[in-house]
Amino acid sequence: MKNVEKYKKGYFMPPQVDMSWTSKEYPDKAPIWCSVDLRDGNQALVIPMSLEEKLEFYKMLIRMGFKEIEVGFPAASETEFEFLRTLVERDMIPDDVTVQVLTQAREHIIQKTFKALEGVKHAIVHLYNSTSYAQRQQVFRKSKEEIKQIAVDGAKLLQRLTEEAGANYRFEYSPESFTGTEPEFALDVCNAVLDVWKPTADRKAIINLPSTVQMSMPHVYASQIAYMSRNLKYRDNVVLSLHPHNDRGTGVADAEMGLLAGADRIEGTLFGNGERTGNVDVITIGMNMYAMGIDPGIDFSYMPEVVEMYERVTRMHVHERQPYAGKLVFAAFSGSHQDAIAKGMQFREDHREPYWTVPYLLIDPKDVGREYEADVIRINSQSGKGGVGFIMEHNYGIRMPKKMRENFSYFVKSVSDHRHQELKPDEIYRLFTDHYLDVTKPLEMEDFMIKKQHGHWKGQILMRVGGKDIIFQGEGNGQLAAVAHAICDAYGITVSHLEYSEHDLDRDPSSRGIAYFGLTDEKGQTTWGAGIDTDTMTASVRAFVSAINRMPGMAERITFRNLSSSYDQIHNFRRSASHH
Ligand SMILES: CC(=O)SCCNC(=O)CCNC(=O)[C@H](O)C(C)(C)COP(=O)(O)OP(=O)(O)OC[C@H]1O[C@@H](n2cnc3c(N)ncnc32)[C@H](O)[C@@H]1OP(=O)(O)O
Ligand SMILES: CC(C)C(=O)C(=O)O
Repeated sequence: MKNVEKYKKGYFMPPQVDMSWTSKEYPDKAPIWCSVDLRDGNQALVIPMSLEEKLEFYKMLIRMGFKEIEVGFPAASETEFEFLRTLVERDMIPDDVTVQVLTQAREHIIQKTFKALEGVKHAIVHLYNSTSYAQRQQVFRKSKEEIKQIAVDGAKLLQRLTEEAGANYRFEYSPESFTGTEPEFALDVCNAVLDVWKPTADRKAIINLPSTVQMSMPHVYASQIAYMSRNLKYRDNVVLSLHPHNDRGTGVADAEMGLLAGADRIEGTLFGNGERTGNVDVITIGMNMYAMGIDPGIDFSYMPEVVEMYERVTRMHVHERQPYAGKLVFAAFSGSHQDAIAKGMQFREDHREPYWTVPYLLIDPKDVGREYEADVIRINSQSGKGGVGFIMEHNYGIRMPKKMRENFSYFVKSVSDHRHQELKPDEIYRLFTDHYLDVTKPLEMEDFMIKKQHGHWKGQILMRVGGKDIIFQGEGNGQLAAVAHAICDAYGITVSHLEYSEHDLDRDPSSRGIAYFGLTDEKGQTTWGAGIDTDTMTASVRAFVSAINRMPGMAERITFRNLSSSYDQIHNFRRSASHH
């Protein structure tokens, strides 16, 4: 990158660097949350939300459990002003919810903000002015003292108008562009504002330290927070708030480290919507806590609904990889991951594990309203038998023998590879039914009879082969062996190894069973087949016939042998079978 010399660090280390907070592993409780979706999020949208859209978003925030909500910048536009008035007129602010409004430190803007607040019981009036070196130099062209005076004058006006309104509003001050401000100066301005407000234990003030533009690594921001936390006046009566943005992509890390360094409150948005690269995503911070066993105090359990509402009213898109919320964040396509997840789920069930320890999944997808079947194991050409087996078992109750699962999964993979597509569960099931289940070509079984004679089993099967009815007969020391011999002897098939299993299809209300056969021929090649029926023996014979039909070279064997049965034989079989 040839222009690198254009850049230097734009942030300031605090005069005393305190990193003692790094010894803490995690905050032991959730912070106070404040959603700024309807203000910072909204001001960053290509088309800001309409009144109705903001109302819908607001209702969702209330439902999720946010108790502090920045509802807008009432002096900014008619819609912003009207929004707050609508909340008041429709009595939409629950008693335990505090609405927050943002205002510049300019008299007419503050006056208009207070007009919008008339009739609000619990409000936070949020005052800001930029304190950064760059903005003092280039935007305001004012000295530090003059900048401090803007904040102090604004703070006094808030105090006066609140008293005049007979209200009990709480106050918040943000030294905007804090991360580009010398920490000593930010401290000086904040303390001057606090001297105006003189916060008490029952009317605390909020000092909000925004990384308006993220400029440093997270530990530097956290050191700035630690410095402010230690040196702010009235600290016990100050709620120390963070408002991270995400320019460097580390908004969540800023917030988490800032909490370790002494902060009490987080301002952020759902999915990190906000100016430029966004505000910090409160869902990620909250769910990170949840995944460590700390209740975030916000309900994220119906995430798909939240995503749907958010995408509709903001016209933004939640990225597929968005932590905890994206469509693909629980999906495992690759074989080894699927195998471990399927085994982990089984282990969990078998051992009644109290804690969530399933490999590859930080949290249980069900906790955020996602489904294992649809969201976790997804099948494409990278998948393996664990994943295919999981889909077949969880969606259709089909528990193939291990080797058959392997055989089927290679088939499924190759279909996905050739089509260059993901295969959904119903397509996988169709591949199974079309290729492995009750295969009727070239041999189609019409009926069979098995009898025990002199301690030996005798089997007869009526087959339709190339338009002809043929009866096969065989003997064996078991019922299935008799059937197997009947077919194998007829066509000279040698089976060197035979694998069989069956189980009830427990998801099937008509209580059918499924049987599986694996037949290994003289060359060592194994072919699998399956059969379903309410009668176990019928299911097994069907499975056997399916496997036989799938053996390589069956069509040639049939042409070569060209067997037949007489009309009388067929007639007699049918008559006996109907009495059977
Ligand atoms: C980091 C943040 O997200 S801060 C919030 C930013 N959000 C918004 O700005 C959205 C809503 N804003 C608006 O709709 C408009 O800016 C309004 C209605 C509030 C004000 O509009 P305007 O009066 O046209 O002016 P504008 O916002 O451009 O302000 C520029 C003037 O205000 C001054 N100013 C800007 N911010 C502040 C502040 N926080 N406190 C005091 N003065 C300020 C500037 O120095 C400039 O002064 P100048 O006129 O002497 O040059
Ligand atoms: C008004 C302040 C808190 C802000 O939005 C920011 O600095 O990003």
